[in-house]
Amino acid sequence: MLVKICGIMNMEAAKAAVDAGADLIGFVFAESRRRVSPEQAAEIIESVRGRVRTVGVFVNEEIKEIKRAQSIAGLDYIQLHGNESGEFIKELSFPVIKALGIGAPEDIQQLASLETDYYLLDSPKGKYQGGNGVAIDSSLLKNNRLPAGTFILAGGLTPENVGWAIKSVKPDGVDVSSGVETNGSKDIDKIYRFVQNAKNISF
Ligand SMILES: O=C(O)c1ccccc1NCC(=O)[C@H](O)[C@H](O)COP(=O)(O)O
Repeated sequence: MLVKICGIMNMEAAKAAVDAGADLIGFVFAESRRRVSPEQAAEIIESVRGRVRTVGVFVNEEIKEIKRAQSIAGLDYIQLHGNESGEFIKELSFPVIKALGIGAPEDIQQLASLETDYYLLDSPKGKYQGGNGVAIDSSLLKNNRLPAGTFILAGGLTPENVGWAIKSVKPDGVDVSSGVETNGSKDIDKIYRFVQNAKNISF
């Protein structure tokens, strides 16, 4: 089970995620209370370099700006969390996680029509495009036709519900931000418990 901890804003949280066994850590470069600059991300990434894959989250950003942030921070994946098209993904020509808020079955079809490395299915509800801590309607997700090994589940996951979510929806990966925070900051204990509970599922 692939585990991504998103909205990393400091070295302590990055190290906790890596030590706990997370596969991916995410940095938000879009409008958000978790926004970091490419320079801040670069410093944090340097402290865990080679131990984890890194993701930059963007919302309807220009390719030039995405490439600039990628080269400063040294990102492994670009997560596109807006209305980016298949052509945009092709033009970007970089490993991509395409995210979409899923509110209806047609949304999954729309997402699946795009060619990408991973599909991140999130809740459509909240103040920002993502990271709102709102759960996705899991009944929409069963028997989806995403290519094997590409489905990352997000939206309102917590250390307590991630095991149930994995058993119920059977994703290839899980992603969390709000659910491993306390009072708006990343919580080391929650990060450890989330990763452990996601990795230790037995079917
Ligand atoms: O996390 C943010 O603040 C954010 C802002 C704008 C676009 C995307 C954002 N996050 C992307 C993620 O991958 C989150 O982890 C995902 O939406 C799940 O968030 P949560 O429901 O808080 O666990």
